[in-house]
Amino acid sequence: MGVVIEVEGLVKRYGSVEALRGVSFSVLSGEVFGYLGPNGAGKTTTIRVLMGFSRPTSGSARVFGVELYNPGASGVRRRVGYVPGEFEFYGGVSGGRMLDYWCRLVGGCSRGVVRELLEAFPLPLERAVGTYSRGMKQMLALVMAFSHEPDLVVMDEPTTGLDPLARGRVLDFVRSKAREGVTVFFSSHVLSEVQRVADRVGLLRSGVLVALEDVSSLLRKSGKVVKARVSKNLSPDRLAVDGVRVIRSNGELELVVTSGKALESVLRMLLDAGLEDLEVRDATLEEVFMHFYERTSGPGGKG
Ligand SMILES: Nc1ncnc2c1ncn2[C@@H]1O[C@H](COP(=O)(O)OP(=O)(O)OP(=O)(O)O)[C@@H](O)[C@H]1O
Repeated sequence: MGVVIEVEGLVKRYGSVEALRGVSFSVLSGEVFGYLGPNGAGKTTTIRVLMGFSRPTSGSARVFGVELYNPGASGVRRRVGYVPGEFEFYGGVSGGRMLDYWCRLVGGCSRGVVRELLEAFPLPLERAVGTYSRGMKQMLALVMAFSHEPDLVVMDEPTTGLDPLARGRVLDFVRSKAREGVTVFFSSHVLSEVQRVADRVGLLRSGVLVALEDVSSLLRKSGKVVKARVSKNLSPDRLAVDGVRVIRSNGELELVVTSGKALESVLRMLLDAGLEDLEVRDATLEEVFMHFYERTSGPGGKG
């Protein structure tokens, strides 16, 4: 599989703010890559550098082997679709004209592809974009990003402002495009969506990548969540053996258990303490995320 995105030792400073502090990762052809992190972690900064809107302080971010801020990169730029986190359209222009204008700008779109996109994301194309709701504008941005059949689509929080039905359609669409070989890089705060659609995730904290992993192996390594109710008193100190993290111990017990041996001793302790109710399940990406960030102090804070 070819490398589509290659980020190496990326540093970006804004005055005294170090938004990215040496980030490195790569994304392979056909992958769906979820880029996660709390507010201010540096996700948008990474995306802006990737798209060539902002130059790195040091390090590099290459897309199909080139840095997009280079004037000579326009050929590669045409292979990339982009959904920004914040956008403004010319309000007086209809959605249809906007789409036509866009297609001319990127050197043409296939009618069939645009039709398929508008079936997935129906829009009142005859209406002025200024009258569109937040979600409709988001859908127009998505249609535009995919309309010229790019090989890579970069999206900054693409489901913001969409209702659950539209979100589901976006996720299904992303997966279907990935099956066709399109590479997708997207940032998100909605972890259940990332879990559903991404092959791999990068977790960013204060400008540093703290995890880079297949979603399935990240979840496997993150262990089981055990919820239990016992009739006797069981102190959290006794439960906190190697491989066990006590999340909650008032009333219902909630633990994260990361080894088979630890699970065995936890179950034994629960049985001895008069087990009344038990649930054991895989950790969700949300729980993994909380574990990575729970000691983070405020937006972009250092954990
Ligand atoms: N143009 C700028 N000038 C100064 N500081 C900036 C600029 N852009 C971003 N920053 C700072 O860089 C850091 C990373 O911001 P960034 O927008 O990349 O975070 P993010 O992970 O996308 O956050 P969010 O989830 O809130 O969108 C923050 O401390 C932010 O204040």
